[in-house]
Order: sequence, then structure tokens, then C-alpha cells
Amino acid sequence: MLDHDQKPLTDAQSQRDRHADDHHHDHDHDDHDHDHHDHDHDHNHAVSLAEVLRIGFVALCALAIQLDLPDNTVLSIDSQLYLAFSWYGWIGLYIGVQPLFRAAYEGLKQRRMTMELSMAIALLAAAYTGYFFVALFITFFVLIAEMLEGMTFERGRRALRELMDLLPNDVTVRRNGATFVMPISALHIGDIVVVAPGARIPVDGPVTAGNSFVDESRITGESMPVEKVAGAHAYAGTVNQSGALDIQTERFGRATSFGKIIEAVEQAEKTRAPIQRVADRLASYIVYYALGFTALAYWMTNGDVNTTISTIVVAGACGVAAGTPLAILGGMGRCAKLGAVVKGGVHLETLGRIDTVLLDKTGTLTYGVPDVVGVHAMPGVGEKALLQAAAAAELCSEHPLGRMIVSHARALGVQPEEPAHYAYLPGKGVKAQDSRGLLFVGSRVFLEESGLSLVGVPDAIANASVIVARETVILGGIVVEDRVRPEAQEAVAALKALKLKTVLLTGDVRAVAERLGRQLGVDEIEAELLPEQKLARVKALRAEKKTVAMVGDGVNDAPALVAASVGVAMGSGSEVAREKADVMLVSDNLNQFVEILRVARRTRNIIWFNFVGTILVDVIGLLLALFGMISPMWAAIIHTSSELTFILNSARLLPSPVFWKKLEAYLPAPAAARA
Ligand SMILES: Nc1ncnc2c1ncn2[C@@H]1O[C@H](COP(=O)(O)OP(=O)(O)OP(=O)(O)O)[C@@H](O)[C@H]1O
Ligand SMILES: [Zn+2]
Repeated sequence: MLDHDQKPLTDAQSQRDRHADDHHHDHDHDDHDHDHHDHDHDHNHAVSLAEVLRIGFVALCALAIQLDLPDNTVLSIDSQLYLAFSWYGWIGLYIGVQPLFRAAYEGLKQRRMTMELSMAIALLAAAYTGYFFVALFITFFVLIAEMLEGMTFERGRRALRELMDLLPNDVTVRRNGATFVMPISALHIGDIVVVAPGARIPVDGPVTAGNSFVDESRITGESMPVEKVAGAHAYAGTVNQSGALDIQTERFGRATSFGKIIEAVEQAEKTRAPIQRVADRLASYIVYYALGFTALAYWMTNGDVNTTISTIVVAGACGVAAGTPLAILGGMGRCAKLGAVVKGGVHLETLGRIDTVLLDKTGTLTYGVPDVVGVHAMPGVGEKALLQAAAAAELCSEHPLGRMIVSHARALGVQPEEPAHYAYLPGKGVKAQDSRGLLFVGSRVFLEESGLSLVGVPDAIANASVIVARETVILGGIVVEDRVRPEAQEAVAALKALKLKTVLLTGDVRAVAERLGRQLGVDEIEAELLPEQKLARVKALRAEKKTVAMVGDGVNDAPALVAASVGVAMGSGSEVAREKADVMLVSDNLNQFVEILRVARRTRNIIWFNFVGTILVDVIGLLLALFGMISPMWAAIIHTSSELTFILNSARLLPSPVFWKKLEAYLPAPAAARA
């Protein structure tokens, strides 16, 4: 924290800090308004000197009592009630229990019985009855545990904050042949940004000139530097390594993939996953059970102070109450480092328990950049005339199939005419009007729906992915082939190894879908689906109580992405898909999806381990205490050490800074640093 304070604040940084403040206030508001409670302890601090001094002071007071330094006096008021007095004891306790009381008071304001309150009462009772050493000893342990807990949280927060400090504030822009430096906020979409070797790339966009290797590990999780030449896509937040690059600004600031990652993490810190509510409820049950046991102990032992205090002190709940948000924070941090935007802890949690994965074909399992592999014209129709008609209809099309048809036609010297009317029917095809009539270009289903008959049409045409017709006459078919993404096979195998059912969903013709599906080894194949049928498939699965992840990229996938338990959009997916999805991959690597799935499962396992472990330890502890088998001091040790164990268990998920340092040491040093 210290080095942060000494650095002069840049504009962007102070803005971020202000943002962090706002966020903090929002958080407080939230807590009061909705009565869902934050964890009782104050986690918003790093280790402060005051805390260390407080702990030291408590320890000294305990020591003074143990050494029997002269101050102990017991003032008997009457035979029943007596008031113990020890300077060391009361002062030590006064200093020591303040954090506990503050937390207990916060809880009371929200009308909640908290562990802190019962602990505070126990400590006062212990002191009141003369057990000063016991009270101070317990306080000492609780304070240490809280400090370690705070440090763990701080580490998690810092790991996330480090992510945000990565974007440069100033950029070098090339305009009219001259370059000049300006603040990133003054940038315009389309500006050419010049990135020197060794510098961090400030924007998302295509490379227009230069070539270089770029370290994308922060964004895509890919540890090997990636070569960038003109036409390749560069991401903000990645590090340019060997040569200068010109990048055309497509997105900057918060709109970049990197900005989205940061926003998602911030958002996730604000909103709580349902599992967190379960955790909070469990924690409050533990408090009530502990109180119940304490009453029982008091009654069974006729008010034996040791037994009663042991019982109230032994049961801990922080492994659940604080361990859960910490695990989610860690899981989100990991996903961010892997290059996935998880838009909320709830999605991470759901991902951890999905059983079915639906995979879109085009753009998800394949590159989505089809090639024309055959043009079949009907007898009497020339190949050029067929392409002329198809290209005219597709001239304004954004769909990869349309763009491919236009460029293929142009490459063969065909000049398509501008269509008068044009309509795109997602998942079906296009309808357009040229000077010679109405054109239909699309799937067989679409043409049949439009009243065209395919009876007597040769198979090569009827089974083509794209069929072309003018008015009522079929002109021919265009057969396309899309290249399979190399990692798709591996990813599908990994999903199956995770015991997930995989289903291929596509709008493409059955023959193509089946060939691909068999090659990849998916469990089920569904072809020739319209967007609403994709949606219906998702809804049907969910009605069967399946937890479904849908991975897609297209406009036609958007409804299914929304309906799925978790919708996942590919990096190069359409803006709609990226907007509607719950999880956004930065790259197009399906293995990234598999990785975050693993993180999600791990997060979930850790949370459940903490739940079960806490209950187990608490039940055993309560029983031991109830039967007088542990002293209050051992009770305090059990409480704090078990809680810490569970919290550290959660902290395992936090991305380790040491690991990243090591990794960076292995990567080639930036050229600028060497020069
Ligand atoms: N612009 C278009 N031009 C021609 N045909 C189209 C067009 N758009 C859709 N089609 C037809 O509709 C079918 C389904 O298209 P859609 O966009 O739903 O899926 P896709 O992107 O091909 O595949 P997937 O569903 O796997 O993403 C295509 O195979 C094609 O036959
Ligand atoms: Zn605690």
C-alpha cells in the first residue's frame, strides 16, 4: 500500500480511486436497503500499525496478569455477586474488544445476532467473573485471526486492482503522417495508435502496419507471445514486445475487452451470488446453535463459568461468512486473468454446476469464415448469373455467408448490382429486390417457407447450405465449407472428461452438422434450427431441470444465450451476443471456456468444503465444550484456527502474484527495456 501512496496520482488513477469510493458507498447503501448483510468483520483495511499495537497491548496485559504483577484486587460486593478488578485486565480488554464491539454493534443496528456479539458477551462475562487471563487470551487470538483475514482480503483486492493499473494514460496517435501524444480520453474511434516495443497496447482494434510479438497472457491467458501482422486483432492491456505496431482504434477505455473484464470484476464485488446468501444464513444458524448450546451448558453445569465460556467461544462461522465471498473474489480474479468476462459471481456459481453444454457451430466450433467449395447452377443457368444474383442479394449483408458470396463473386469478375430492397431474416437468409425481380438466398427451410418447391432439384443443390432463387425459379446452390477451429476437438474432449453432455446446435444443413459433430465427438447433433428453435431447445432442457451453458457467437444465438443458465459469447462474436451473454470470452479459444469452467467448479468445491468443514468442526467443538472437555483457551484456539484454515482454503483461489512474477521472468524482456 505504501508505494501506492508515494506514487503521484495520474488523472486516470485518481478517477479510478474516486470510482472505488463511489462503489464503496453504494455498497453500504445496499446493505442497509436490502438487509442482506455483509460479513461482520471489517475487511476494508490492510494491516495497520494500530492493529498490531492493539494486539501487542492485549498480549502484554495478559502477560502481566499471568506474572501476577501487583494490581489484582477482588472487590466482593456480596456473597453472590462479585466484581473482579484488575487494571491490566480491564484496560487490556477495553482496548482489545473494541473491534469486536464495533462489529457487534453494526450487527445489532441491522437487528442481527452475530458471532461478535456473543463473543463480546462471553468476554465480558469472563472478566466479570474474574477470568481476566482467559478473556485476554481469547481476545488476542480473535484479533490475530481478524488481522490475517483482513490481510487475505486485501491481497485479493490488490490483485484485482493491479489489473486496472495496466492501461496507459497517454497514447501516441498518427494523423496525416505526423505523430503526437495525447491523453487516451481524447482519442476517437478510427484513430491510428502507434505502440512502441515494450509498451502496453492501449486500445482494441486491428493492426494496420508493422509486425511484432505481443504478450497476451493478461487477456487471453495464452502464455506464449502471439505474432501480430497487419490485419490481426490487438487487445488493450496486452504488451507489445518486439516491433512497433500501428493499431486502428476500434474500442478504447472501458469499452475494450480489458475494460469489460475490470467492470465485471467490480460489479461482482458489489453484487452477491446466491451461494453467499446461503453462507450468510448458515453463519447465523451457527450463532444461534452456539447460543443454544451455551444455554444448555449453563443449565447442565449449574452455571460453570469455564464450560459456559468454552461453549460460546468454540464455534466459528467466518470460514463460511467470509470464506465464501473470498472464494468468489478469487474465482473471479482467476477468470479475469484467463481472459473471460464473468458478469457476476452468480454466473461463476452456476457455471460450477452445469451439466449440459450447447455449442453453436458457425463461429464457435468453426472459424465462421466460410469458403465457397462448389457453385452448382441449375441447367440453363450460368455459374456467373447465379453468383450475380446471389451477390446482389447479399451486397449489404453482414452475415459471414453473405460476405463470402460477395467476395467470391467479385474475385470471379462479377459486378453485383445494388439491390432495391433488402431484408435479412436471421437464421434463414436474405430477401432482396433487383431490377429483374425478387431474390431469395438462404437455407432450404427458408426457400420452402417462401413458397418455392425443391421437387426435382438435383441433390447437390437441394443439400447446399445456400440456395438461390429468383421469383419462383431455383437458380442453384452454393456449397460452403468452414474450417474447424483447431482447439475445438480438444475442448469437446475436455468437456466430456468433465462429465458434461455436449450438444451441437446449428442452423446449417444436417449433412454438414453431422460430419462436424462426429469429427469432434459431441454427444448430440441438432441441425437446421431457426433461432427460435435454438431457444426452444434451451428452454426444453431447462424444463428438464438441466443446468445449461450455451456457447455462441451470432445474432441468431442471442435468445438462446439469454435463456440458458449461463450464456457464453465468443470473443469475435456479434455485439448482441457479447451484450446478452453472462460470460464473454476475450479470445475465440474454446479451451478458455473449459478453463473457466474448471475454476468455477473449484470455487464451488472450496465453498462447499468450507461449509461442511465448518459445521463439522463446530459440532465437534460444541460437544467437547458442552461436556467440559476443553478449556476456554482451547476453545478460542479451535475457533480461530479452524476459521483461518477455511479462509486460507478460499484464498488459494486468489491469483498468486509470485507466480506471475516468475512467469514474466521467463518471457522475453521487452526490447525497450533492453536498449
Ligand atoms: N445471409 C445469408 N445468406 C444466405 N444464407 C443464409 C444467410 N443467413 C442465414 N442463411 C441460411 O440460414 C442458415 C442458418 O444460418 P444461421 O446464421 O442461423 O446459422 P449459421 O451461422 O450458418 O450456423 P450456426 O447456427 O451454427 O451459427 C445458414 O446455414 C444458411 O443456409
Ligand atoms: Zn470469526
